Amino acid sequence: MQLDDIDRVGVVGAGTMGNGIAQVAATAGYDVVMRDVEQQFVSAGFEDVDESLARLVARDELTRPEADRARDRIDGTTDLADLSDCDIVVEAATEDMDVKQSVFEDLAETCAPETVLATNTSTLSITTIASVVDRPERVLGLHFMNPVPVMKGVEVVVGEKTSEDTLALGHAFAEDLGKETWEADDKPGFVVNRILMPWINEGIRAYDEGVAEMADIDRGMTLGTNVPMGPLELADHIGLDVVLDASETLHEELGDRYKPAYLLKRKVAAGDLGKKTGAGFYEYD
Ligand SMILES: NC(=O)c1ccc[n+]([C@@H]2O[C@H](COP(=O)([O-])OP(=O)(O)OC[C@H]3O[C@@H](n4cnc5c(N)ncnc54)[C@H](O)[C@@H]3O)[C@@H](O)[C@H]2O)c1
Repeated sequence: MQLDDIDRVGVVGAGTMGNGIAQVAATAGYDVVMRDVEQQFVSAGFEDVDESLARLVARDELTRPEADRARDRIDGTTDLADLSDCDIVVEAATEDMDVKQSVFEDLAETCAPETVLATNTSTLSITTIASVVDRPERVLGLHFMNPVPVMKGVEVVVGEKTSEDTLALGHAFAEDLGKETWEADDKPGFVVNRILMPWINEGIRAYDEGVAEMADIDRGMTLGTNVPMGPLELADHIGLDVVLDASETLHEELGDRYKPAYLLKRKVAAGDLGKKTGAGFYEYD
């Protein structure tokens, strides 16, 4: 399959990442079907898309008619069968191997044999996800960054059986969405999260051990290393449950240097998941 053969894009999961991927694909001119397990999640995904498109219009990065056309290109559904005629599907469901494998089994049954199946996983093995389908050569990682409409990078992850054609298509598709790509082997956390997760966990530990106030840890890292967000603010932005899932996978695969911070686990247990729940390390309106 070539880039020109892609007309219809499926997105599985309408959460933080899924609705962002649906938005950028629709803005690039693709017809998009965005699927979640319940209508309330699909509706919440559309609300995020509407807000994000409105911000782009306010910043003169899109015209109102362009934003409206993009919005009209996205269909929402709870029925996986509606993804049957998609040429590429990007899975952005919960970071859990059982969930991902079950989604991929369903996709392999539902979609045509030539459909490319991508996962947006942060840390899980592409090869293990692909092991449940009849076309592992057509499976790859397309790891978008958060927030998808703003962040330029997409990490293209190569599974054990990913074919050269699938990889080339993955790069071309991401570039067509206005992104820049790099390639990583299928090893835990790939490039970005292998390095980012211990950085975030160390920030949380430093706070918990009284090295500095929360805001000073974030200020220290933004002013001291020129990153746009410090570790605690970034953790809230990503979602503390997502950070914990990713950290646990890395810990299991790579050993003790990836152990999640105790305070991270306590916050997740309390339901304080960051921006999306109104409180994490900081509080949000
Ligand atoms: N949040 C980030 O900063 C970030 C960045 C890069 C990659 N990721 C990865 O993207 C994926 C999604 O993360 P997120 O932050 O969007 O999570 P999220 O919790 O915001 O959204 C996940 C969505 O998937 C839905 N879902 C669960 N099972 C499903 C199924 N079987 N079919 C369809 N939808 C299903 C949930 O209802 C939820 O709406 C994860 O693999 C995560 O690791 C996240």
